[in-house]
Amino acid sequence: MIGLENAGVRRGRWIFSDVSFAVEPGQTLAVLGPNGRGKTTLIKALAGLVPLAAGRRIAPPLIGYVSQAIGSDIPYRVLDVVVMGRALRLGLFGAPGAADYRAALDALEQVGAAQFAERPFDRLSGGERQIVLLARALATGSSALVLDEPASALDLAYQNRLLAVLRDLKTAGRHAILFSTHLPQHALSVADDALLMMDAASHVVGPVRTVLDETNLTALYGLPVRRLSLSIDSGGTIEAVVPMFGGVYA
Ligand SMILES: Nc1ncnc2c1ncn2[C@@H]1O[C@H](COP(=O)(O)OP(=O)(O)OP(=O)(O)O)[C@@H](O)[C@H]1O
Repeated sequence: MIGLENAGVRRGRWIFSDVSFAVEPGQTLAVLGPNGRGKTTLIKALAGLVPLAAGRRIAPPLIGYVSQAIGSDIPYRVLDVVVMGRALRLGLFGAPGAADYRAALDALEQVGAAQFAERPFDRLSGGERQIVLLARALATGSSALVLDEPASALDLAYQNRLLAVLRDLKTAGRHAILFSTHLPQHALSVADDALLMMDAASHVVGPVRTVLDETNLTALYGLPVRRLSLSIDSGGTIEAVVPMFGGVYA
């Protein structure tokens, strides 16, 4: 399980306070909020990289973490970047063995990026790097995945791949997953719950379909947002989140 209990982080001022949630294995929580609201800070606090000024963090010793930073000037082979996810299992002086490389390759296959295995990481595009770093997080074998805007550089096909990977992991039921996103559709597509960071002192957490309503989305982003449920000919419904840009819903 991963979570926070009455947690807060201060950086001169409170970035967030009194945040509580718990994500069990098999569950996914999406974190949403405008730029600068504290999503990365919260994720880093959950990953143990930023100290809490209040409350407590609940997390296993090893977390599969993908940061927002996807740049690298180091010409490592992609497979070696992914195998670095095994590092904490290997200890200080351990070298990766065949089983670790197998796990790294499996993770690359799982995210649809095995074709990059032999390429230098620094020559991949931003989106290709982002999907490789997801593979590195998976290769840790951790039961907790904490992903900071994992889709920010992905095209529609890779977004679909990412969401499919998250859905498969959820079905398998072994991972507690938390990801931040600026795309409410991604939250609706794969998350069970959502945490909306409204401002430093208030947040909303609950079932994704309940909390991502028009009132909350409009308050969160400070512009009108419609949430539409459209029936489609082939059966089922489409859940659409439609913001108003320049006076027009688009
Ligand atoms: N190391 C730091 N020292 C002081 N303030 C910081 C530091 N890192 C971030 N902040 C501030 O904390 C606030 C939250 O930043 P954070 O990166 O968590 O936001 P975010 O919601 O992830 O934003 P975005 O959607 O733009 O990535 C911002 O006001 C930012 O300027």
